[in-house]
Amino acid sequence: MSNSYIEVKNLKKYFQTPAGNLHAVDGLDFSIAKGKTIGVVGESGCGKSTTGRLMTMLLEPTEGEILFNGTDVTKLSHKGMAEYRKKIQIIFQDPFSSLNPRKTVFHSIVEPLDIHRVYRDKGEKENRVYELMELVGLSERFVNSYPHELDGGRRQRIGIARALALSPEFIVCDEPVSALDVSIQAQILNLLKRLQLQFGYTYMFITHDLSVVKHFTEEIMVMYLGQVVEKAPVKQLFANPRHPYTRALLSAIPVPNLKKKKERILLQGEITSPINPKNECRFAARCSFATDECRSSTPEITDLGGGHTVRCFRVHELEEMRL
Ligand SMILES: Nc1ncnc2c1ncn2[C@@H]1O[C@H](COP(=O)(O)OP(=O)(O)OP(=O)(O)O)[C@@H](O)[C@H]1O
Repeated sequence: MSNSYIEVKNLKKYFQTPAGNLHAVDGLDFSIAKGKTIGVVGESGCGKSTTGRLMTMLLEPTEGEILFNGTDVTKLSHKGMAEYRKKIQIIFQDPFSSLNPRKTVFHSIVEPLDIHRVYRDKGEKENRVYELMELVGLSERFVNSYPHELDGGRRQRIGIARALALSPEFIVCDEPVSALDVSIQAQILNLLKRLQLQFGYTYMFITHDLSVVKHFTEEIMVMYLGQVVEKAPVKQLFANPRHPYTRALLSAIPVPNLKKKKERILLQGEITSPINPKNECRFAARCSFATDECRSSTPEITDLGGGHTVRCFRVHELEEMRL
């Protein structure tokens, strides 16, 4: 038995649509060590948010296991699920739409404490709200403010305070800085990092932007149409990306002060439909290296060692050719 803190096996989520089964998440396998972060990266529609929602059991998987400290949380009883829900939290991209516009900062932060009846003593509960505000760097003077009176960074701090209220262990951060100005993005990332060091949180960090996670995660998994196409320790992924899709994503990141201009790989071709996908590499339609084999069977995962895995038929060949 593995001693990973979180272990996900063959996780799938299919949505039934009038046109057929939409394979939003299609067989994910990964683990996360306690106190570490896994980054989940990919374009819109690749299944990142669905993965985050499955981890928090806001969505029920079609198939697969999510082991949390060895317990499969997809099979928990009602009571067990209530306990699990306290240990896991989610921070959303747009705090404006996830916060109730009619609730003050105080009432937004106190809500999870009230729902789970954490405090009987009113004074203790109020102290906890002020403590949470301090932890996320939100001045006490905003306690009676409404979301529309605050800027995006402060609104996201309320979202973070709500997520911390029940002292969770695992937090899914779903594009937590994507809606924020670049200057504020760094402040929120630093805050999340500091909180992780202080409380030992384990994070899943979801983003469409690889540059955001470069200094934030230990490991990255790159998703394409519901599947992981590449997974590696972050340094390894940036230094030696092996899947053609990861290379294209990396080539889109601007590098300041680089003498030789980096060549941007533009992806051409239509994105394959996630509905009843054919037996083929899902990236084949946009891959300039695709062969008949890629268009007629699904590649398995190749283990390159050192925690680096790639789903590509031609991974060794392309490396030899230095393509
Ligand atoms: N409730 C649903 N019913 C049907 N299809 C859904 C549902 N939720 C998501 N999908 C589909 O599942 C696929 C994955 O969506 P998901 O939101 O997880 O992707 P994403 O990578 O997070 O994209 P984005 O960054 O745009 O949110 C998409 O094709 C989406 O249209």
